[in-house]
Amino acid sequence: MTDHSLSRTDVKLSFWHRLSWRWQRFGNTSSANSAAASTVISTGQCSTHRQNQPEAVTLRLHCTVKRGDFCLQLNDTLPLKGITALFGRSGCGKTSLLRAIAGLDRHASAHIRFGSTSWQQDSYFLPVHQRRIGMVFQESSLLPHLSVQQNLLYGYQRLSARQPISLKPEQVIALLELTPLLSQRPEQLSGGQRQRVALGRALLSQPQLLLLDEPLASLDQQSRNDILPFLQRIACETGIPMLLVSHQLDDVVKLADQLVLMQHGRIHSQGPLPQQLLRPELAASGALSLLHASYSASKAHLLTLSIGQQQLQLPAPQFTQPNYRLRIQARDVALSTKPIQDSSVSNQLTVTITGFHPAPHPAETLVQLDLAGQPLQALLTQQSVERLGLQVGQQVYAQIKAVALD
Ligand SMILES: Nc1ncnc2c1ncn2[C@@H]1O[C@H](COP(=O)(O)OP(=O)(O)OP(=O)(O)O)[C@@H](O)[C@H]1O
Repeated sequence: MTDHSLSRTDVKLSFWHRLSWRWQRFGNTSSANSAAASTVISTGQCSTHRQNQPEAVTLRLHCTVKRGDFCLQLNDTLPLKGITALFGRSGCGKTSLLRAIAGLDRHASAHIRFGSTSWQQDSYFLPVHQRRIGMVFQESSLLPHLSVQQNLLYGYQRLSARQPISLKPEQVIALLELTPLLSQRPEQLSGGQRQRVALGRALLSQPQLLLLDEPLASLDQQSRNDILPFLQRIACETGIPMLLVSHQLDDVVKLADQLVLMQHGRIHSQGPLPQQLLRPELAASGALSLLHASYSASKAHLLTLSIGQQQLQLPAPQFTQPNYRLRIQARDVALSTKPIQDSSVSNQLTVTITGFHPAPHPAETLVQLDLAGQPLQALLTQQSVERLGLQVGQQVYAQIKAVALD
């Protein structure tokens, strides 16, 4: 919770005394990769940067659909690579957009092109089963009378003989660790396990694109945390682009590479997640930043990470990896105009102020910062901004009090 009654700098000393590093890792990356690497095209340690993925595929959307007061109005090009999150308020049109892309709804005026293939234009309409899309919804909709294995193979066995197979059942079963579940029926599975099977079934349809409409929404927090590494793993290991609808900014920040913000039936903005997180529209969901850092050293239970020429230390996780995504809440960043020596906060990084945005609370301001080319934001009271005389272009020192690790 944000403490609105005190300025950030006024409370920073007490913060430092109860400094706590929060970190989470989603699954055991080493075992995750080793389980799948032998069978599925491996892109190596891409769980955080996914830099080895194929080039982005362009999804071109043009359509105007009216439904009572609601109008879905699109004239956009989405470069899809890795995980693209579709985020916006309830009723803004996320599901309508996904359904139009899939061809589940046929809108007369729509033009939809995926890469070089037209899916819809004028009177031409490619039906959903020919678009090579894998879909997973909030409810897994597995066939209840079939075992997990039969559910997985249901669509696979019905693929056309001309369909190129890039993902075989054994690869998908290894990727999603489904072996112990194969003989079970859907009703014997937890919600998270059902969604894993649904993901497996979608992958076995040999998709070029995965559309995921709130696949985690019906799961409790533990099940969500259990399934997140599998989504990361799919993005890593298969290179299939995913369009993911989620209401949870936290999930989006753990998973996504790109963020598409929707408002009132339109795509309001799109771009790489770290830059999109600076959008004032997202501040109400809890302003935070995503930093990419690389492994530097691990010693005495401390992990040292590099961001540009600067370093950051935190308690070492059980397994290390070359690259990390760091989630930093804006409220966990304090600023000073001079380096602070006598502090328990060891992570003090030099940053440059790039702008100021209003925060949801009128007494506070979001200070936008540049850290070695990466955006970072700090939530300060307006009073502190004025007291410190902060200005755009100024070099200041960011004391980072808590980091969550992916
Ligand atoms: N079949 C339909 N007929 C009429 N209106 C519809 C239909 N489907 C959706 N709508 C309306 O279209 C608007 C957008 O709905 P949509 O489900 O796409 O939003 P959403 O962003 O996915 O919402 P949520 O996050 O709550 O799932 C809403 O106002 C909804 O009431």
